[in-house]
Amino acid sequence: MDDIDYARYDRIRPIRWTGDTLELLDQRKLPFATEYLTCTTSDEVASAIHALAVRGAPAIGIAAAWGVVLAERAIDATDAIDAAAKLEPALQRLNAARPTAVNLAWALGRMRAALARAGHDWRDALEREAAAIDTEDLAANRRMGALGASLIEPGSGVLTHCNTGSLATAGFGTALGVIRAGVAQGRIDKVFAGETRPWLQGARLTVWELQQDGIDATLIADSAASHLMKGGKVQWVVVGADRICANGDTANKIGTYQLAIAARHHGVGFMVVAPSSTVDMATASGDLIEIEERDAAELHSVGGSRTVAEGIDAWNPVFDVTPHDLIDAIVTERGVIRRPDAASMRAAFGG
Ligand SMILES: CSC[C@H]1O[C@H](OP(=O)(O)O)[C@H](O)[C@@H]1O
Repeated sequence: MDDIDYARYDRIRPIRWTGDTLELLDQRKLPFATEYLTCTTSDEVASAIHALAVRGAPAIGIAAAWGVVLAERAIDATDAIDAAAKLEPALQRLNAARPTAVNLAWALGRMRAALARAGHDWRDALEREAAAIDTEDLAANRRMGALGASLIEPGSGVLTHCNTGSLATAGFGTALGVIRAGVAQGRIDKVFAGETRPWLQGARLTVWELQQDGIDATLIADSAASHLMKGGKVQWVVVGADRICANGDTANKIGTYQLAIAARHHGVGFMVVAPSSTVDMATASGDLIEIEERDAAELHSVGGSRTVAEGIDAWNPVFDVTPHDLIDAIVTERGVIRRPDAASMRAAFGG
C-alpha cells in the first residue's frame, strides 16, 4: 500500500488484552507518567471510559468490546441465549459511559451480534470478535493514512485538533495517521496542533505522540488557529470524528466547528478522518447527536490547579457538530468522499 515503516508507530499501545485482564494506559497521567490501569470487570472498563482514562472514539469502542469479554468471564450460562440475557445489563452500563462517539454503541452491537450467531463456543466467539474489532481498526487507520495523505500536496502545513493518534485508536491513528503518512511521504512540511482545552488532548497527548515519532509539531493555543490560517502557513485542517451522520454532518471535539468556519473563510481544506465504525447512517443530521457535557470543574482548573474564582458557573460541552457543507473531504478506510452530503454518504454507506 505504501512504503511506511508502521512498526515505528506501534510503540504506544493504550489498550492491552492480557488474556484475563484489560490494561488501559491512563491518559489522564500523560505525558509525564506512563501508568496502566488493570481492569478485571466490565464496570471498571465503563468507569475508565467515563473518566477518560481511555478516550478517543475508536479506542473506547475497542475497550468496551474487551469489557464485554471481562463480563463473559464473570457469568455462568447454559447457552448463548442465556448468556446474552445475563450480559445485557453490563453492556448497557458500558454503553452509558459516554454518549457522543457512536463507536461505543457500534462495538457493543458487534458483540451482541457475535453472541447471537454463536453456538456452544460463545465464550470464544466473544473474544474473537473483540480481537477482530481491535485488529480491523489498526488496518483501517493505515489505509486511511494513505488515502488522506494522497490529498495533501507536497510542502503543505497542516493543523490538527484534539488527539486522534495511537492513543485514540488501535494504533497509528486517524487524522494523526494521515499526518504520519503525509510526513513520511514528504507531503507535510509543518504540523501544528491545538492545545484543545479544557482536557488538553492536543497539548498533553498529540504533540507528545508526534515527539515519540521524531515528528516536530508546533503547539498553538486554540484561539490562535484563525490567525495561523490567515498567515497562509496551513493548507489543511485534519481532524477526527466521533459520529458522522447520514448527511455528512460530523461531531468531533469541541472547537472543531470553529476551525471549519475559519478554514472555509481562509481557503484552507477541511478533512475529517474516521473509520466506517464512526459513520452513523441511522442519524440523519448533526442536530440529532447527543453532545456530551462534562463537569464544569474541568474548566475551573488546569493540571489540578484552580484558575477560576469560586462561585463562577461554567458550561462544558466537549463536542460540537461541523455541518457537512464546511467539510471538503471525509476519509474512511472505504475511500474519500469529497464535499459530503446525504447522496454521497448514501452512495458510500448505503442506508
Ligand atoms: C480518533 S479519536 C476521535 C475523537 O475522539 C476524541 O474525543 P475524546 O478525547 O473526548 O474521546 C476527539 O473528539 C477525537 O477527534
